[in-house]
Amino acid sequence: MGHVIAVSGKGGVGKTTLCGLLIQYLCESGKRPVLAVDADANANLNEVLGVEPEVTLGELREEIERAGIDPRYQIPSGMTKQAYLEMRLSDAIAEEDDYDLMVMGRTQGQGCYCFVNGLVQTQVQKLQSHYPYIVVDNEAGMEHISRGILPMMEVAILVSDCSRRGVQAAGRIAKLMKELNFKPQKTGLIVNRVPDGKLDAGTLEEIRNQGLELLGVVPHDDQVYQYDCDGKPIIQLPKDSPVRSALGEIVKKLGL
Ligand SMILES: Nc1ncnc2c1ncn2[C@@H]1O[C@H](COP(=O)(O)OP(=O)(O)OP(=O)(O)O)[C@@H](O)[C@H]1O
Repeated sequence: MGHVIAVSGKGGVGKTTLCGLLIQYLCESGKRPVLAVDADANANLNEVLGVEPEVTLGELREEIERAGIDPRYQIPSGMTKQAYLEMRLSDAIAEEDDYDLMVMGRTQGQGCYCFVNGLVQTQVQKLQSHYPYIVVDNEAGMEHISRGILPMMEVAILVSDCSRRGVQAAGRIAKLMKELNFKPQKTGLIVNRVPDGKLDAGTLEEIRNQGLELLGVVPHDDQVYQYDCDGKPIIQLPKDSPVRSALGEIVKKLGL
């Protein structure tokens, strides 16, 4: 059974960036194929990886909901909606050489995410035996946790920037996971975008206050930001980039 690694944290702290680099690290260490799961309704893991999925799970739901109402969406005659969904699910997985990508996406308007969130969970469960590693990029905040995201996760990586608020948000996620009886084998914090790679005393104190285990720090790197601004996939960063090296050290220590 593949190891499920889930990445969570406050908005904008670098979850997707680190997920992309984690997927790259695992593939380069021969742990392929990795299943990359973008479980953020506002998906952008595909940009970090430089892949365009044919269809997201959210779009599939729309197709099925609108079949028979909107002439653009047709289900082959004699096929149930469920059978059609099963058939189309493989189209929601973009296949690359070393990894595959599945994107949750969103439903139109203000629709609830329970259905697509449930689809992510059942798909991960179904596919777990096909991939040695499954890396899930979660949306910001806590809602995905209360929706019961991935009870099968083994490693919960919380990401924060140096701010106390970021660390507190990570601490709240860890507490909620405990309350909901999620029991990953490992839960720990990566502090990202750290100036010169050195944490200051205030951030360290907050990490202790929150009872979080510090897995490691990833430095702030202008090149990451520049790649983002230029629309270049982060996984094209040079091998000796400080961010790639720092993340690689953390993953090695985690024994993944
Ligand atoms: N180590 C780093 N050094 C410099 N910039 C970084 C670093 N990590 C991430 N960034 C930049 O920070 C911004 C936010 O990163 P990212 O999109 O990965 O965060 P996120 O937590 O996934 O965001 P969201 O909550 O919106 O999904 C991006 O512009 C990214 O390029």
